[in-house]
Amino acid sequence: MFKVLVSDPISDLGIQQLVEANDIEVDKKTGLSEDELVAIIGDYDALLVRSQTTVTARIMQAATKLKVVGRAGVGVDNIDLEAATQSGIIVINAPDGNTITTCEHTFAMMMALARHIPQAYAKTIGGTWDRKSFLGVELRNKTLGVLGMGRIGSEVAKRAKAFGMDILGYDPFLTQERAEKMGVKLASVDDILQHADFMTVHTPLTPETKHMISTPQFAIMKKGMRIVNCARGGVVDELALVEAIEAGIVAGAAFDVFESEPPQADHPFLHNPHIIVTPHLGASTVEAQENVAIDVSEQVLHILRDEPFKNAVNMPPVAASVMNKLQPYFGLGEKLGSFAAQISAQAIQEIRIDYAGELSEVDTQPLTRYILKGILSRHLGSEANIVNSLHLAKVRDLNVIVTSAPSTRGFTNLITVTLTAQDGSTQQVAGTLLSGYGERIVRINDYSVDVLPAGHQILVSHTDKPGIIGNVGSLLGQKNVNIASMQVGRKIEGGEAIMILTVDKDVPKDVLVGLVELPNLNTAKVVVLV
Ligand SMILES: NC(=O)C1=CN([C@@H]2O[C@H](COP(=O)(O)OP(=O)(O)OC[C@H]3O[C@@H](n4cnc5c(N)ncnc54)[C@H](O)[C@@H]3O)[C@@H](O)[C@H]2O)C=CC1
Ligand SMILES: O=C(O)C(=O)COP(=O)(O)O
Repeated sequence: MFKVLVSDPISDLGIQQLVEANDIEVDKKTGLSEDELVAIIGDYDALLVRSQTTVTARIMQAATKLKVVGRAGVGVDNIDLEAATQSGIIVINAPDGNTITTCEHTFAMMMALARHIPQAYAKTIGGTWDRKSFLGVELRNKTLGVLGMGRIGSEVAKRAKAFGMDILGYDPFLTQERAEKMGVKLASVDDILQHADFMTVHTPLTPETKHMISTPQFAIMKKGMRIVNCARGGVVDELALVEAIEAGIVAGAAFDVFESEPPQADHPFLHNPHIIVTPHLGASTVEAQENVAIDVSEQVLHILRDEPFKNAVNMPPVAASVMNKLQPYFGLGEKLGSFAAQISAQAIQEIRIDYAGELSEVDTQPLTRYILKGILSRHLGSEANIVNSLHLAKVRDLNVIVTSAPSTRGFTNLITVTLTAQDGSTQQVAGTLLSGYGERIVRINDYSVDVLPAGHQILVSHTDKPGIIGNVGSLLGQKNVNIASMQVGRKIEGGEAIMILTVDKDVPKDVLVGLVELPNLNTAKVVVLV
């Protein structure tokens, strides 16, 4: 049974699939402090949040069972991604579900700003019929500058065209071609500052975007500009904005987000007649809340059930077509890594992974994560997973080399894992996925083999002499260890050889000791592949 904690108000309809799942138990506890979360998070396999819960490194460290933090929305700036990656916790978001809703809120804010709706409303319900103080402006024929032309920014631009606005767009990823297709003029930030009548920001808050609109930008800004921020507090410098309004540079501003939320009672925005505000309502519609909760619940279910998932924030995105090709290799890759690590007696210094055949045609990074997980879990156990395996290898100064080549010594696909120890010794295991037959280990060091990578195995190195197979068989028989299959590989008659036995159960230590005491037997190692 998996336990899921929902710590922010998330749509009931959206999380219905979690509530109804037989293997899931959902607890809803909103408004918890960091200490309260630290105290209970150890019980949970998944945490679902919006923007109120700050998921700190302390919470991640206490979250010994946590596999996933699901953000029912876009922005993950309330989640310590670095700490999540270090703890091997997958962070996913629901990037598409609230795009239109937030775009519409941006428009609501822009129109309310142009027509002073909140101020006029307050005065009217206060009993004053004031038709003189609220002379507005039209959007038609005005220039709108859009900073950040991602999902929301693009939708805003589309709708602004219907209002007869000219649109200047800036985004580091916006190409001339895409801008033209959307009917947007590709612009620099300075172009927007100097020419726009309205400006709306739709970027995430990053070190680069923090205060990207501040005193120097206000200094060159077109006089009378109106600014909307439904993205993240801090993209526009709040104090500099208030100064720019006082200096007559900015005519008005509409903000849904704040540098610190909720803002203090004496926050200057709350007492300025030219600034209108909403309490981070951009994503708050019935439709968006259902969409994001459905999306995130679906992915959380996949992750808990060990099924393929999407929208991981702390892992690079992988195209579905690539994922479909790689998926069948994940189990094999992890087992090859695990096998190689289990036969390595020394501390590993270098990991080399060679992909060949059809695997050379795809981006294999996700598969590399599985192989590294297999290698690292020998010593780190369940601490290593596909989220943190690259990170764990890096912090342990392991040199990871990955190569790709089309040729495969006759296989359609081949994965070769080579571990080099500090003393320069190497252990190599190669495997393939045989169409119709499944996973096979086809090489162990210099020996060609054909072994199913599963269960309990004993890898023996010996000198190729008559009687050795009988001796090994007798000893295992005496110790009640049943042999399911056995293979022998040698390079030349009478030379070095290996034997790989699949047995039905755990191999007791004294069996290994007994094996290496047999004549002509050099080493015996146990490998367990689950
Ligand atoms: N007020 C609210 O309730 C909501 C706020 N948001 C916020 O809105 C923002 C945008 O969301 P989406 O459009 O879904 O994200 P997105 O990822 O689709 O778009 C963000 C765009 O910003 C661009 N960008 C990054 N750095 C930039 C820079 N220095 N200058 C210009 N552009 C830059 C990116 O290239 C990207 O295209 C996010 O911060 C998100 O958290 C989203 C939903 C609801
Ligand atoms: O999705 C986002 O980035 C948002 O800012 C929405 O936040 P919320 O889920 O409404 O707390």
